[in-house]
Amino acid sequence: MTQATAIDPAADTVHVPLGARAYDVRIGTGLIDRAGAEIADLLPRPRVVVVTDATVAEAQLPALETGLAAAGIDSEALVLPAGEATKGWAELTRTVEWLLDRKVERRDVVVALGGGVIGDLVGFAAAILRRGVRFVQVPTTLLAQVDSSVGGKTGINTRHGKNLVGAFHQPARVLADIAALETLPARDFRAGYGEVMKYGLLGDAAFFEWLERQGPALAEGDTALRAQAVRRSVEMKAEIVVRDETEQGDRALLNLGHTFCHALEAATGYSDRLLHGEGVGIGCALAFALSARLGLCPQEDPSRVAAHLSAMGMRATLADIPGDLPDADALLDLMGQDKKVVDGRLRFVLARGIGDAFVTADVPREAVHALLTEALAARG
Ligand SMILES: O=C(O)C(=O)C[C@@H](O)[C@H](O)[C@H](O)COP(=O)(O)O
Repeated sequence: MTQATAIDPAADTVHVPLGARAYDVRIGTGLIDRAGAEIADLLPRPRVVVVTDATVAEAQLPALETGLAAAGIDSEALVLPAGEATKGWAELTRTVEWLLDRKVERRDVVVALGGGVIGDLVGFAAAILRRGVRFVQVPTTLLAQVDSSVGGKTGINTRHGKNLVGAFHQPARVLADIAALETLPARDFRAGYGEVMKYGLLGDAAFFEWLERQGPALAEGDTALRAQAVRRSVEMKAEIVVRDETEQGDRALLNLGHTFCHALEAATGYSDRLLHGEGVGIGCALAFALSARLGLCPQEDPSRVAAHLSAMGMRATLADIPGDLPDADALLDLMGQDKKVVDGRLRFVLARGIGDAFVTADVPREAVHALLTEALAARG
């Protein structure tokens, strides 16, 4: 694997070669403004429906509508409430019924304009509508650009946990407009960075070193660096998804940090107390701490992960999560809903070192319990 390289800021393409489900991820600035030209070849008739949330509608919907109209494409939009609570049964039903009211046909294209919540929800609605309509992801957050918009994992949360109902449904195209990140609040940008860092940690040590050098400038707003980081992340995700589209093996590597993260998100009620990407950052730190305790990776690696999180101004430990948290047993219980569980046994993504992650079921419960107990005690 190679570290991030400079790309054409106007637009670059990562192709995801999945046979009949192959698609392009376009990465660059101004893609929303020229969205009509970017997707016209996918449309059987000059009409799309757009689903977005209230926050993104304010910042990006007028530009998208203008960009579509410039290519002669009519559009109509459904605006959902912003926030993780939208990713549930109620808004899924509302979205599907709205799409049916608009008589969206099988060959039509539904556009998901927003972050991970909108992309996952709308992708799932598209997967089940008339047993599958096409959709285009227009991710407007860093998290969605580097992770959730690519690879076809769609779904919703239930009271039992995160992403527990869903389908693999690949988008027909992804337009990752780097300019959209300019309107992203700093906290959301940093949360998305948790997923960027994850790629270096799981499979590309040189990329992680590049992030250690360039991360702060990237967070400050350097567009070229942002585009490079998005491109390398998407490239890595595409490589893994192509090897294992439905997560029978290697794809679980993309879940680095997520076993801890999903339990922490459930424990904090999917609220503003902990954003998904913040949980991924903390989860990666815990996964490296666990790897070091089990003698799998060098002792200095967890410190390097923690140092990078704090250099980026990100949450790094359980002590950084406000409010009460349940005890170690309850957190382990929440991990029991993880999709990587086989025969009731938890599987973790651990590491032999930075850039070298692997999946294992060989993790003593006591080791995880001790790690969590200590991390909880450090909250004071
Ligand atoms: O695409 C994947 O595969 C991932 O695991 C990427 C994750 O970063 C992402 O958060 C995903 O939605 C989590 O999937 P889940 O299967 O653990 O719900």
